[in-house]
Amino acid sequence: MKVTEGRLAGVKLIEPGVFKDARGYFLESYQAIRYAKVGLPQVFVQDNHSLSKEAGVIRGLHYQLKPEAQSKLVRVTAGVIYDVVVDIRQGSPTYGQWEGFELSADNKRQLFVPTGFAHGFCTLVPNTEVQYKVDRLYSKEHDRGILWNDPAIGIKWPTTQPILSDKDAGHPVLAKAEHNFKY
Ligand SMILES: Cc1cn([C@H]2C[C@H](O)[C@@H](COP(=O)(O)OP(=O)(O)O[C@H]3O[C@H](C)C(=O)[C@H](O)[C@H]3O)O2)c(=O)[nH]c1=O
Repeated sequence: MKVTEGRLAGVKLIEPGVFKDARGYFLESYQAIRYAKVGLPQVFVQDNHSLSKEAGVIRGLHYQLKPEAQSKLVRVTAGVIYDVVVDIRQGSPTYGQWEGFELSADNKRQLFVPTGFAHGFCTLVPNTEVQYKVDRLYSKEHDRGILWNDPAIGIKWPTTQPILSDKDAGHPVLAKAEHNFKY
């Protein structure tokens, strides 16, 4: 397993070991002891799975307020995404900064998104499936969003005309977003 630290403190890109043979491959997509040793001691309590039928779907930018703030372990099991995190930890030296990673079923990369980050992705091919573990249960009441194209963040998405949910089209910009992450 290879772990690369993100530019934004706490974000990790994980490349699991892959066992290939004539049949195909096998990998352990999560293993509590191994992942704790590389800085993921979280007890994940929920697995999520989304399918996006078209390329150019953007889901995000989402996070949950404390005390239901989630850390996430994201991977792609079909297709390709451009996966983005935004530092929203008040007082962080990289507050409001973003970082993007290409995750795909082929590269088998996983992204660890700590609490204190908004998360979103853009699909790059049709029928992309994203699966991710979270360490706090979904809480609609604590679910918050930031506008995907907030000019103050300036994310360079692969598309300027994404397919969005009505919810994602109406999020506030970071300056107005309600969050309470004390860095
Ligand atoms: C997140 C979530 C949603 N839902 C229900 C609520 C809605 O009725 C429906 C679709 O939810 P939403 O439009 O928020 O789904 P996404 O846009 O894929 O949201 C996700 O997108 C970005 C990439 C994230 O990082 C978040 O984990 C998550 O918010 O599923 C649940 O029942 N449980 C859940 O954990």
